[in-house]
Amino acid sequence: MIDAPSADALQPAIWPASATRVDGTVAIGGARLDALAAEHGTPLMLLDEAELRGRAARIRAAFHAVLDDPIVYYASKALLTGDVARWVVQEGLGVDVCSGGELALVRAAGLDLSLVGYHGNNKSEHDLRTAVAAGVGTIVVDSALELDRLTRIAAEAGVRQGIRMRINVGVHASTHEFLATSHEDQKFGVPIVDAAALVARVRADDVLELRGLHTHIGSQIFDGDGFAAAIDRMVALHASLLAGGPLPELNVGGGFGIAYTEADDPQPIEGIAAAFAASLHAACERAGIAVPRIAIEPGRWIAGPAGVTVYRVGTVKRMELADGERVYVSIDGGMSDNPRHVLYGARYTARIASRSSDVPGVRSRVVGLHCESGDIVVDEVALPGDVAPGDLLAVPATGAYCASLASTYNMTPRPPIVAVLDGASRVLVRRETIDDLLARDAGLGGTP
Ligand SMILES: Cc1ncc(COP(=O)(O)O)c(C=O)c1O
Ligand SMILES: N[C@@H](CCCC[NH3+])C(=O)O
Repeated sequence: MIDAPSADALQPAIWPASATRVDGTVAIGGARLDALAAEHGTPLMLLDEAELRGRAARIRAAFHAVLDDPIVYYASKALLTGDVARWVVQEGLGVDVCSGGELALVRAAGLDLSLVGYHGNNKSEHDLRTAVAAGVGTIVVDSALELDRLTRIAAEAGVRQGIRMRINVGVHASTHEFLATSHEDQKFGVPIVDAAALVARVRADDVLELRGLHTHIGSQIFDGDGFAAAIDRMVALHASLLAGGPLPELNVGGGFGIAYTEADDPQPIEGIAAAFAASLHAACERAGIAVPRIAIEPGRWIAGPAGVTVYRVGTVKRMELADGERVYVSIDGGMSDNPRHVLYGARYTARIASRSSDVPGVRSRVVGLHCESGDIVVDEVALPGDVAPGDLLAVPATGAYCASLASTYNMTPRPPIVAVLDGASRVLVRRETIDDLLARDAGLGGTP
């Protein structure tokens, strides 16, 4: 038996602010999860609209309070639907995309493309042409080869294309290996030692407009030292390049961590913004330069805590293991809607959502329906000992990098994304159907 007193509680640091129990049933955004599951089915990805909008506004305000007119891009790889893209823009943010598909979505959503930053270490010729022709505000150049490609494409199109140059600053962010993006031995950006020569190449002709440098050290970062080190190195590089021409902006990426379980204790974003500003001002003073306009690109911090995934429990197995009892709770989703444990060993928590229970917590593992023993959504959580088939189980903090990383493994259709606000629900993305999946298969009469 573990963690008995909290097996039923909704920890405020992990759940959306609106989360509460109504007659024992969890409600999000004023809507009860039993009613939502009856209406929309399970698994169900819920998005608390007020939470997502509130977090977009809060992180923007936090950085605006300590810096002069910073640009805040929402990193849409975390979660992207037409409505989500419009919400963040309505809250005063730009949007960063990192593929032709994400760009197509924000275009279809009718966004002002001057607010869009376009990333990617292998943008295709077609995608670059599309972005230039569509008027994407900034393209983040990731390699020397891409610089040549984009210069040619922009010249042919007669467009003075805004760019940032992504720099690999060589900072080892303190996070999972696959979430760190700026140590020397990885694929993103141009090595810091090559930056001066490439910037000189941009400045040698008038085709591209160099808005500034960019770096992103990684994701789900709690320790501010990595950000401070990156700011130091980027400011030094920025200062050294000012002699050759203007460099109005500096983009320092995203990566701000959120709480997934009680073990996570992120600093309030206002404190992070203040530390950022302090590092920046100190670095600029040392370099003897004016503070450039800063851009940031948070994704997870905005979308993560706004999402809650609701599953139905199908099977429960109680096992006596050498180190005690473990209950395997099988749900009707799994690594196809949330592969983060499989990919990064990510930890989550879960609660019975359809009723409350004062039965003491037992060591439980929430597993999916897929044909993989690693198909774990929640590795370890204390669920009430009476957890049973038919219960609804809710997993919080699934707004970021779950729907966007979802797959159809084992021919499993992907869940819908449903927004909740003021007690009402609205489908943002409908549930995928088996027919959707079969329709692609030419051998079954699908469209080849
Ligand atoms: C270039 C870039 N910007 C921003 C982000 C967003 O990161 P996060 O969701 O951790 O804020 C990422 C993802 O790690 C990224 O690769
Ligand atoms: N997909 C990762 C973070 C994104 C990394 C992108 N640079 C996660 O789920 O944590």
